[in-house]
Amino acid sequence: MTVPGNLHKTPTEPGDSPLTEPPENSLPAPPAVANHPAVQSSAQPDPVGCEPSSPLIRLEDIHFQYEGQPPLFQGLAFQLRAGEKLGIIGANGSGKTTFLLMLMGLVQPQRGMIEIFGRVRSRPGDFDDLPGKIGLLFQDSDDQLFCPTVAEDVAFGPFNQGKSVVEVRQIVRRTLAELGLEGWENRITYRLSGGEKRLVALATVLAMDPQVLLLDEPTAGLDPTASARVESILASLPQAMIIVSHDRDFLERLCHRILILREGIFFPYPKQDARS
Ligand SMILES: Nc1ncnc2c1ncn2[C@@H]1O[C@H](COP(=O)(O)OP(=O)(O)OP(=O)(O)O)[C@@H](O)[C@H]1O
Repeated sequence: MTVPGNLHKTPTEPGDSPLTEPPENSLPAPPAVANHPAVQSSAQPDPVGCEPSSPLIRLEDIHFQYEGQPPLFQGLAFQLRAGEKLGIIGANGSGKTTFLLMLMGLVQPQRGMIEIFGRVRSRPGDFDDLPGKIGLLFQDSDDQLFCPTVAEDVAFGPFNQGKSVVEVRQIVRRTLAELGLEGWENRITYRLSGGEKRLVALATVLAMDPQVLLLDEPTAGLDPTASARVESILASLPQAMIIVSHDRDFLERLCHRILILREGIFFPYPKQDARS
């Protein structure tokens, strides 16, 4: 799908940034905050701010259609609880990506209620505090990666959360190592293969340690080894997450609950039926 706004950045030439040749014990100062929904946050993550028993995310009676297009969501309702791993499946074009973008405030419903962390969000500005607290892995890695090197891309979010250079350096190393990308700091982002970009894009999200993860096809394009590694990392994370995928086996293993998006609303998808 087309992501609203110009999220595609022209990479600067490698070597423009000191991160491509990092000094032994430091990272460079953070780049200016970009207008990028996955990273634009200057605040430390705050407490979730709602009762533990309350849903982290709640949507009611959502109606949405793109201009000139038929209705996409028609009375959609949804809840995500703390610690819940929730899978979403659905046919191509059923609105899965649009749903995730709506949770980030990147598309606005024409009607309905969106409550996130106990607060109703009804205007675009109401979502400004979410990046950093909610980490979105875009369906297209090129929407996520815009720095010359891997280290800069992974460092960007933590820097904008106010982390120190030393902390960021540790986060970058640790996150890359978790994903099997040790020593990738100086790799040139735009020269990576599709699967490699997928892993680095995931690293940029995990590095922010968000309270909720929204993952749009996290294993798309990954080989079995990388896919298994991503699955095991996600399984080990305590955060609530919404995972969109066409890989039902993957969702069945990982998720507490699976929903199918069909004709504009969610239906429960019994795990035992997921193979049919
Ligand atoms: N910016 C846009 N303007 C108009 N129509 C759009 C826009 N973005 C998406 N669409 C349309 O909205 C519908 C839902 O798209 P979306 O990407 O949310 O589906 P999806 O379920 O994620 O699909 P897939 O499984 O193929 O990734 C599609 O018909 C798509 O063509």
